[in-house]
Amino acid sequence: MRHLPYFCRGQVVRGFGRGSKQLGIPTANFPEQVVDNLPADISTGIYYGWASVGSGDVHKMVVSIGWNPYYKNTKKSMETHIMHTFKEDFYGEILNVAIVGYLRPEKNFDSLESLISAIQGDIEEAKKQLDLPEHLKVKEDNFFQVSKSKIMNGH
Ligand SMILES: Cc1cc2nc3c(=O)[nH]c(=O)nc-3n(C[C@H](O)[C@H](O)[C@H](O)COP(=O)(O)O)c2cc1C
Ligand SMILES: Nc1ncnc2c1ncn2[C@@H]1O[C@H](COP(=O)(O)OP(=O)(O)O)[C@@H](O)[C@H]1O
Ligand SMILES: [Mg+2]
Repeated sequence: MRHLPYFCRGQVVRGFGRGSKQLGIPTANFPEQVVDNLPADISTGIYYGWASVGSGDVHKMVVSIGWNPYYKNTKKSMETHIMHTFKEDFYGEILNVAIVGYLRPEKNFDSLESLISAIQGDIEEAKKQLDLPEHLKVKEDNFFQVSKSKIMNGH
């Protein structure tokens, strides 16, 4: 993966409302434009990395890029699950994402239960990988510092 780490930000939009929240795994979806601008050699699949909302703290995350074969989406999506409990939804806010590693290709599953347990496995693996020094350092990247600085138009 020549393009990793890959940094991007975008506004959080509504997804298909398939109730990933009810499954306990909400995913913050990016607009089509952000998905269309991904480099051609970032293949579809499941990745892990770091994310922050607006100027908030940086947390571990997993991200799914592709067509969600279980649901047979016709539009490519990029959805981030952040390993943090937020007090409220953050639709419309800016999500900052640094993708640092690849986990697996997207798959179809026989049941919703097997999709859920695959995602839970991804989350556990991501948490472990992100503790490696080479990945921890990306958390401190200037990309996240810039998003913390106040927007100014003073003298
Ligand atoms: C870590 C992770 C792995 C995922 N893996 C798959 C997968 O292998 N196949 C699949 O069809 N969907 C996969 N998904 C996507 C879920 O199907 C998707 O999050 C769910 O459809 C919710 O979509 P919504 O945001 O439009 O409500 C994955 C999502 C996450 C966060
Ligand atoms: N830990 C979290 N990770 C991602 N999104 C979260 C999290 N906690 C709350 N949310 C909120 O939940 C929304 C996603 O829920 P989801 O059920 O996937 O709906 P949608 O189909 O609209 O994407 C996000 O846009 C965000 O506002
Ligand atoms: Mg979602």
